[in-house]
Amino acid sequence: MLAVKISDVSKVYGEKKVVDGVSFEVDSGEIFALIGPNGAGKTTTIRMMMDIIKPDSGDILIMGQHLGEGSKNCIGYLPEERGLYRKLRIMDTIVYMASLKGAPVETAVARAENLLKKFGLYEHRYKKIEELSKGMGQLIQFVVTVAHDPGLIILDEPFAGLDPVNSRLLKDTIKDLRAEGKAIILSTHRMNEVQEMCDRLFMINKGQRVLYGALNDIRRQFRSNSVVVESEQALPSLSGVSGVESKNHTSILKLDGSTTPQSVLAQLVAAQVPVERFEVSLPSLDDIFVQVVKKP
Ligand SMILES: Nc1ncnc2c1ncn2[C@@H]1O[C@H](COP(=O)(O)OP(=O)(O)OP(=O)(O)O)[C@@H](O)[C@H]1O
Repeated sequence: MLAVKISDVSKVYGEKKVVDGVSFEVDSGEIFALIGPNGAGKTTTIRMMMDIIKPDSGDILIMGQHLGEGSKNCIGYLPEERGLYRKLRIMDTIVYMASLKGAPVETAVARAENLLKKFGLYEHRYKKIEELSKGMGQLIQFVVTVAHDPGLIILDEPFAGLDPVNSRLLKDTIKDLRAEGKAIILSTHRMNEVQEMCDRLFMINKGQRVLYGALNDIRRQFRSNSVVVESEQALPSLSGVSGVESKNHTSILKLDGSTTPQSVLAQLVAAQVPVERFEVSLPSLDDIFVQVVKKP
């Protein structure tokens, strides 16, 4: 099912079109990254999906519905600016927030208890939020975000401030939610996390779309003609290779325009070089991000 369908959406502040004719779709059962440099229009786009601000033009459908109370209840939103009532107890907060979203108390409690156990926070469930550390508070806010069982989950920098163990726990939980069929939108500046977790992405720059599609297709689209070779033995001179960068038994070979990775591999085999790794190298999303943003 299409969880989000955004068609030609624009938003103007003063003279500036901060979101400019943006269209994208997010499917149930996928992790979708919404990325872009500071001030690109990500938060504005999310706020329009949440019906917090109205677009000046264009159309937004959430779970097939136009924006309204119904669509809002289908969404779990973890904003970048966190904030829970510090004096309230954890379980009371979870139940109260889920009831605002129209969820049955038993469903919310059952889901929340499961997650609290996963995060090792179950024993703290009757504590006040103010008694928790910042990272623990953040995990609680994630539980609050998903306790009402939303079909669409929007997470803005969910890993900021988490230690590596909790980060891993949260990543696994997000992947479990994908397996349950939830649509997940992840907005983050950490490209390694996007690369690790996301199926597809949308990159916005100056309010406009600059990248949209499957992560692997985008990486292939930006691939330079080079291969990575790992070998204990020094590499012989190879025809069709215009440059070699070597470090710790690993070499990046830049190939001439017409040379294929297969022809390089064939030469290595013919020369009986013991190859431990041979890989057509793909650029990291971090490199692609910088390249796209720098483009004049
Ligand atoms: N309420 C507002 N009034 C006027 N301009 C705004 C308002 N909110 C956002 N903007 C402008 O809209 C542009 C996009 O902002 P937005 O917060 O959507 O960017 P972002 O991609 O989320 O950035 P960041 O990665 O820094 O969070 C920026 O130029 C910002 O100054």
